Amino acid sequence: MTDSHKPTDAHKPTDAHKPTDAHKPTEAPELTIRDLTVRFAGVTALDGVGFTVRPGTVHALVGPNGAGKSTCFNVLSGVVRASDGSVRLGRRELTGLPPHRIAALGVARTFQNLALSPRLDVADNLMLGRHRLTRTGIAAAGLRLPSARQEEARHRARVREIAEFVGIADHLATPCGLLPYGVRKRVELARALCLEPRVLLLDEPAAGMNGTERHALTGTLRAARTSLGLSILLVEHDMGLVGRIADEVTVLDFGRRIATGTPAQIRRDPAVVRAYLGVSERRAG
Ligand SMILES: Nc1ncnc2c1ncn2[C@@H]1O[C@H](COP(=O)(O)OP(=O)(O)OP(=O)(O)O)[C@@H](O)[C@H]1O
Repeated sequence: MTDSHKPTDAHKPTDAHKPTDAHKPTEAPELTIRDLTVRFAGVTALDGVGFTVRPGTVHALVGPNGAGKSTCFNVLSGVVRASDGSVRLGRRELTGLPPHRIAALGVARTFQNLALSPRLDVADNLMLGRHRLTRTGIAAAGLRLPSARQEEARHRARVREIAEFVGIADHLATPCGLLPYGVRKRVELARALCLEPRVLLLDEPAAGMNGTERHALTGTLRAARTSLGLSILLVEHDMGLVGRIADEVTVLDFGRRIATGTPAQIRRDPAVVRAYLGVSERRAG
């Protein structure tokens, strides 16, 4: 890691990210998953799964490989259709809505594999994240009308605030493809925040990061919850990080929910211990 990529004090969330009047946090609605079932040809990836992400909390979804975590995320973000069950944001039913409608309701997600445009610089990647908030039409933007210019300037200012919050402001002019993996993961997080979401779905946000980067990420996610008033649902294999940041944890195994509780309760839960032991026994055997 070069010095320019070391998380520095500048990467600590600063006052700059504090919500301005235009971005005051609103209480996130409850995200309620009930009896969710997803069948692919011959495979039941999710089997009657239910849990609730309470407003303003961090909820982790964990489980051995193939447990159904990504499938659950794909249903929540509209990429995969549920065979049965429901997902509600407050009173609003999300199942059956396409991804852009779900995003418009304030549910933003990041992907396990980065989904950034490598040739665009960080600022432009983040501007893409603000697309749904853009009011001026394409024609006005194309003609460079004053209203479009003012709106763009407002969005660019907010992009800078979010970049400072996530600790990537030094990289705004760099094409994403040239950045180290750990920084790109942060850009992806920033892009999701650019949607001004009320619920953030993070798919393995710490994957590929070193210890220092993970530590900095923990601080950023805590600050996102507190100062932006977000609910966060994250899939993460790093149980240390889950223990530090999650208020509640839901554990899946073979498509079923086997436990929900605080990180301390989950660590002692016999069904969870069995599920993880089963994995290490399968690996050893
Ligand atoms: N598009 C698909 N078609 C068929 N089977 C699928 C599809 N997507 C997932 N599956 C299967 O569904 C099950 C759950 O997979 P999923 O990727 O949701 O698990 P996961 O918990 O996210 O695993 P990992 O930790 O390895 O990412 C697996 O048996 C997987 O092979």
